[in-house]
Amino acid sequence: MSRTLVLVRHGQSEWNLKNLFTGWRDPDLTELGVEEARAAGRRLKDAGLRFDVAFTSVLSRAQRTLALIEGELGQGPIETHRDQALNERDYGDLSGLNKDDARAKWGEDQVHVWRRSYDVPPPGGESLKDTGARVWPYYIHRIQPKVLSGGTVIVAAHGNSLRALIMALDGLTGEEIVAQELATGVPIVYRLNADSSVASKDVLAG
Ligand SMILES: O=C(O)[C@@H](CO)OP(=O)(O)O
Repeated sequence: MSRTLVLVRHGQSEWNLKNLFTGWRDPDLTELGVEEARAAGRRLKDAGLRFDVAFTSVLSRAQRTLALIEGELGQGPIETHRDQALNERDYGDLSGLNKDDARAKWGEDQVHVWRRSYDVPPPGGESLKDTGARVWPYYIHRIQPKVLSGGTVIVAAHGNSLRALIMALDGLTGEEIVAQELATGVPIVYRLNADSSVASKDVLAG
């Protein structure tokens, strides 16, 4: 019984590089992002993982990251489900704005609250709690059953949609999740117990 769940944030995107709020906007990966995704694939292959099923968002940066990982694994095409439930948190009116410009306009503290608090949404967008309210049911109904039936599953998604998932998997509070940052292209390998609790968690850093 594998019961393995791998979470990976997409490689660096053009808008990560430009320091822009991205949310549901759809920039491509940078060259570095492509390399990060390939390196993630190599680490997963070196860890001996072969995947039964993959889940990703409807955004290009996550889908391309998954495709690049698939290329490195060399196991052939993985059955893939794409759903907007796994999209990045919707940044609303902040989408497309430069993060430093936003700090200059609204102040460091306010921007930090919008970026990392649990339940304060940015103007016109989603809080992490709102994001979790779509990510978690999708995990419970679509992803978790594949893991618990003994599968090896990969989820290629986004900083905040994965933070919402990690919050639930690791049993973190709204205060504890504030400090959690996810690096681009670094796979996190969870092994689950039969009762769906977490047996182990390993970060495959370079
Ligand atoms: O802009 C975004 O969509 C996210 C991820 O890049 O940014 P942040 O880390 O500020 O939540």
